[in-house]
Amino acid sequence: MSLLKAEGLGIQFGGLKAVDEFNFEMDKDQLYGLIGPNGAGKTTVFNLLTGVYKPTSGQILFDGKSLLKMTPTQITQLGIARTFQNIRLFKKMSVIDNVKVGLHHSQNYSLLSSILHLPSYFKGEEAMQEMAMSLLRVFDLEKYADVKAGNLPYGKQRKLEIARALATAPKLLLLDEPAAGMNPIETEELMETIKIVREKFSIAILLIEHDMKLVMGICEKIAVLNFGTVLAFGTPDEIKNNPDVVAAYLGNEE
Ligand SMILES: Nc1ncnc2c1ncn2[C@@H]1O[C@H](COP(=O)(O)OP(=O)(O)OP(=O)(O)O)[C@@H](O)[C@H]1O
Repeated sequence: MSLLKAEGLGIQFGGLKAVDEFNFEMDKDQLYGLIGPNGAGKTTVFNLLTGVYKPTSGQILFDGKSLLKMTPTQITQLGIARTFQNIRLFKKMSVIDNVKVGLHHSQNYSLLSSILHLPSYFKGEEAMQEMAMSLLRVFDLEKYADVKAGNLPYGKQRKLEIARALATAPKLLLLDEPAAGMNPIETEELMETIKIVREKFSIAILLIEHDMKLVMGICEKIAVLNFGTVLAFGTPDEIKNNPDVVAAYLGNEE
């Protein structure tokens, strides 16, 4: 059984079919990319998968369960976490408190504890503090624990968003343009971080990204979206050499 399966998924805004007959499947532990020209429908797919939008057609199964009637909170609790294209941290709260907000939404402390190798004698607030610090350590952010999130440099805010998403102990992590606004060095670092996260947490990751070097460098398979529908699906090499994909991008002057 696939971890995630979208069948004939569609949503319409007025006359615009933002996502149309979207079919997609991924298994546990896979790292896939979702790319496509501006306005192709990528973020809308994330909004459908996380219950922010309700589809006008189709089905979404996660771990065999339909997500259609679930609220975004229920979907998070079932195991899908995300980050946003425009960073959405609690900017006036400290870095560590941002992670704790994620932990409060987690139904799976024991799983997270064992992933982070925390001793079982930590309880309550102490356990929460240790878990949050361990997550910050994964992203090299522990020294910023007490800094206001809004005062972190941009690249580190992006990392903090991923740390907060991981605090919910997801099975699937959706990253919406994590490298947006990063310089090449930060992007390189982010690539390494994503690889570490995937191995350490054994989760599936679906990544929307315009930075082709990042997508091609880390994704096993890539789905290309154009006008809301999957134009191509394959390995980075297959996608690079697909004439339809090249035409879709050139048509949009990207
Ligand atoms: N809530 C909404 N109401 C009306 N139209 C919407 C809404 N959300 C998205 N759209 C439209 O749906 C289309 C797909 O948008 P979406 O943001 O999913 O594209 P995208 O592939 O993520 O683009 P980008 O790479 O620029 O972020 C666009 O034409 C967009 O204007």
